[in-house]
Amino acid sequence: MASNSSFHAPSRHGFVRVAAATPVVHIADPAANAEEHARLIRQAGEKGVDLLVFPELSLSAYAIDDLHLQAALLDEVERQIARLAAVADEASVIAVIGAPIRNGDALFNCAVVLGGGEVLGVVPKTYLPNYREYYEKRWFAPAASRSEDAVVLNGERVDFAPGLIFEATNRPGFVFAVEVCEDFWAPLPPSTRAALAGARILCNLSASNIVIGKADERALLCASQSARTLSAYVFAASGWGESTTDLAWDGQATIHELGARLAEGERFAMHSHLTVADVDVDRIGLDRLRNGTFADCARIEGEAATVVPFEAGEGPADALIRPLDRFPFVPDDAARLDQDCFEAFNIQVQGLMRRMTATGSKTLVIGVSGGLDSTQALLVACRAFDRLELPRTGILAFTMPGFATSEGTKSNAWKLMTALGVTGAEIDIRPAAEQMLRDIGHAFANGEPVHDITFENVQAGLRTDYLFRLANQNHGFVLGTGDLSELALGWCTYGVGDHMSHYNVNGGVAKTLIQHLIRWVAERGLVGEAATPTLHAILATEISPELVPAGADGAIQSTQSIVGPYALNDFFLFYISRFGFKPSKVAFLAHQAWGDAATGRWPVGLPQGERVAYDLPTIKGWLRKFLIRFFQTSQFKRSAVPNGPKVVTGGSLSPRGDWRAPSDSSARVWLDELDANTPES
Ligand SMILES: Nc1ncnc2c1ncn2[C@@H]1O[C@H](COP(=O)(O)OP(=O)(O)OC[C@H]2O[C@@H]([n+]3cccc(C(=O)O)c3)[C@H](O)[C@@H]2O)[C@@H](O)[C@H]1O
Ligand SMILES: Nc1ncnc2c1ncn2[C@@H]1O[C@H](COP(=O)(O)OP(=O)(O)OP(=O)(O)O)[C@@H](O)[C@H]1O
Ligand SMILES: NC(=O)CC[C@H](N)C(=O)O
Repeated sequence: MASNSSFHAPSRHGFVRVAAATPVVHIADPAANAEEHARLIRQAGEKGVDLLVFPELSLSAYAIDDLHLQAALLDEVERQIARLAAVADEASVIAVIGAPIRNGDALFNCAVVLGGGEVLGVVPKTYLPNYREYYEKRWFAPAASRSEDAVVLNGERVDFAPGLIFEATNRPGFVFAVEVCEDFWAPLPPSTRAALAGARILCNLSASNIVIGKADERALLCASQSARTLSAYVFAASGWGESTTDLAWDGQATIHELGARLAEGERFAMHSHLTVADVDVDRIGLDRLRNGTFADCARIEGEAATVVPFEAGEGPADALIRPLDRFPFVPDDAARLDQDCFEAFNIQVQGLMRRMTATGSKTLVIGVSGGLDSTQALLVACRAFDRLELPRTGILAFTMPGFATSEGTKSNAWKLMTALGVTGAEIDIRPAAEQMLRDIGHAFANGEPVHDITFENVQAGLRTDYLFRLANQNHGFVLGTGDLSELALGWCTYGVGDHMSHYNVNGGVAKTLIQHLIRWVAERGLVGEAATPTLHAILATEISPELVPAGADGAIQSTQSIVGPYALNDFFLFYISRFGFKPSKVAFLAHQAWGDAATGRWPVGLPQGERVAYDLPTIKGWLRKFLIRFFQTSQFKRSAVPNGPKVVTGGSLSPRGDWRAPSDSSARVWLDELDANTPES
């Protein structure tokens, strides 16, 4: 079968749809259990599921003690396996079911992998729990005691070994392995080696009885195993119907990827159900590629594994099923956003405090425009001075109106400086700018309305010039304000301009996070209450460099109408710099996240007016511009940035940090990929 060819199909972009099944259990009744299995397999097929994982011993039930040794039961299990292989094939699903399987003179607790109408392989459990409430060694033999790596099932000889790797021949990266319950409680789970051998999705068939606190323990193991092995982890535990003779069962079902939970099923349910999520096997592959430790570990600890090829179905063609933040730097979960703001602000403050103590500085110099970035840098400075027990009067804040500075931003700058108790001053840069424009023979000096790049940069440059000389004069250093998003776009004036400072606390913070940080600091009164109304006024001001005067219609120079919405630019930046995704995949994800304003969650506090939608042509258009700016025209600015701390996981763009690139490269390969693989609508 060919891969799904539509741009809008998740499978086209490296997603594999996986599901954990929670069937109602029928004790020691394989035919009834197979009936539940068949229903869930068909349901999964209708939902476009590629890989479906059932609980441990799902065909027989788990807690049946000595009934595992009854020949009638074991024969029936084998017959039902053949039946379910046909059902899975019709549904175009790879189903992994749990079954007791005889091999030689021993019984094994196994995962049986069904695909293409046959048994693809059988994986026996490696670690059999035989402590506390578990007695598995009374019935089962561990994987290591098998006499050969094959078993005959319904007359067919199939692979029989722990650590089998199942690899789709037609869907790159769809590679999985399975282990059984206790296996991942071992210090070295078999799935660790399977991941090192190439498996990107790890499945656990479990019958883990529930006691207080155990659900958290299992979730912790799933999260940590997926984080440590750079993989996805699908966990399916037995639920309603298992024997409660001595134990109880909650049917926990979770899907994790790279440490994060993608989906969680209903626990203690009394009906059969599926927990579904789209796993990004492409992202897993790219993360392993960047993280050399994974490959190093595979070389040291890896073992040769048997690879079982299979042909997968076409995969999901409908909307993506996984959590997707519209703002990768601003979580839509309120508690997480709070935590992120706490960490970001403290990282910024800590960076600055260390530099102040290292240089013995008692003064800082900063240009305050009344815009977001300089406000955030000023808040960081206040907090750093408070924590170092230095008087805030040592913060020398200058507002420097130019040809396009509005009354609103200037007045906000003054209110802010006053409310924060820093030393405020004003320097009108216009006379010096006129002089410079005259000296270089610029038409503006003759009264012509020429507002070109030179006109803009003369102002940005003079402000920087003043700040640096004021720093010399006052024995302090210049605090930078430019943010991560501006660095990505090259939206700053190079060298003698806002690009340069002695230390920049904002260089690691994306613009979309800065507004939340300002709100967070204001709400907590971290720099005092007096500034709160002004902070809210600044948050409500449109983002503008204010370098070009407003037009005759009064329209101000709007940054986002020139470079594109920061919401989209930050989305592009995160996926391109953190994971190296192809532009067409970034466009697909942006469309999934931003295509419909009515669906999904928004970050707490985001103004109603910013809760908008973007269609695919708009996304593609701005992505094109982003690719040109990011890959072709702005790297030379990033190659020479001031010092400052890395803040977000999406990367710092410092050449000494997370992003190294040539300053003279071309964006062609990214533009071609975008155009070749992204439709206009
Ligand atoms: N690869 C490369 N290696 C070495 N030099 C390179 C280069 N590419 C261009 N250049 C040179 O660099 C110069 C262009 O860079 P640059 O002087 O920075 O100027 P440029 O990037 O053309 O303009 C600065 C832009 O940033 C905006 N801005 C400025 C200040 C603040 C804000 C804000 O809102 O935050 C926005 C402003 O509106 C303007 O659009 C040219 O002289 C060009 O020849
Ligand atoms: N009128 C001004 N007075 C003093 N400093 C200024 C002024 N305009 C710009 N600057 C300095 O140049 C930096 C870059 O200007 P820019 O307009 O990009 O930043 P901003 O206004 O702080 O934030 P944002 O870009 O989010 O609006 C400012 O952060 C500030 O340090
Ligand atoms: N079935 C099993 O392997 C259960 C053992 C597992 N350690 C548990 O606590 O649930």
